[in-house]
Amino acid sequence: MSLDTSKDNVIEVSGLYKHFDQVTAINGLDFTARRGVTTALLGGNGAGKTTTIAMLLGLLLPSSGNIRILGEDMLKHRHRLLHRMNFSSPYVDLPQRLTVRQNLTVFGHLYRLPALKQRIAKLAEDLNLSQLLDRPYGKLSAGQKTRVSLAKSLINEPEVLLLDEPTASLDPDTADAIRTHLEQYQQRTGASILLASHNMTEVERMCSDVIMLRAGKVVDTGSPDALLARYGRTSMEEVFIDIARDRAPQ
Ligand SMILES: Nc1ncnc2c1ncn2[C@@H]1O[C@H](COP(=O)(O)OP(=O)(O)OP(=O)(O)O)[C@@H](O)[C@H]1O
Repeated sequence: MSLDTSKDNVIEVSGLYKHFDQVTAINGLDFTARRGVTTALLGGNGAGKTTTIAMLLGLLLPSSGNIRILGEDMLKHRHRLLHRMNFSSPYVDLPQRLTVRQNLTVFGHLYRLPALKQRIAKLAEDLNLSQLLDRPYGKLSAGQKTRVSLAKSLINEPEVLLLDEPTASLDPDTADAIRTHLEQYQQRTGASILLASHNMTEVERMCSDVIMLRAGKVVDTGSPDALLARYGRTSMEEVFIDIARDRAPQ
């Protein structure tokens, strides 16, 4: 009898391709991400992380291949699934002239959330945004915008959270507070997180599984501990460099 693993996997990607004119950004991608844990999506610049996340959200259409999220076909049931998902990305800006509160209110209405005022107040408190709520989003610093983007990504209490470099522009103290908040959110809700990051300390701290991409394909996977053992290294930074440079495990 074969085991049915689909219930444990929150994201299932198979045979995925994305071509932009002459560029093949995603070149036959297959991976799964487990429910209730944080999975790192790693790779050097241009490896295909952002393109993958955009396809998982239905913001970009694949050239071919399949994406299943929470057991459903993303391409067929995008609208139903998007209510159960959210994302944060430095590449997607929010309306500049609206205040932080107005921005979060617009997103809250999109998800038809009840008790939105209280929800925004709680998120602002958790993410240290209370002082910024009535300032225009466009006038905030890069790190402040990142925190607003994270608040937006949590507003509907998503079951699946896609985070593209969530702490890239944050100072070490704020980044640590954000990681703690995400860990607590995951413990409270059982959410699954896919995290694209260049910060290997963050990966070691937060991720149970790692998917390593190069040129739009998976080149290695495993838990951080398994990868450290396989490559004979003491840090994920060293493992990352080995894989990115196509060095075989020692
Ligand atoms: N709209 C586009 N048109 C043409 N090529 C694109 C487009 N978007 C991405 N690409 C190309 O696809 C490849 C993957 O890019 P992607 O942004 O997904 O990489 P990434 O892993 O997120 O990189 P980084 O770590 O630099 O953010 C790159 O070669 C990039 O130049």
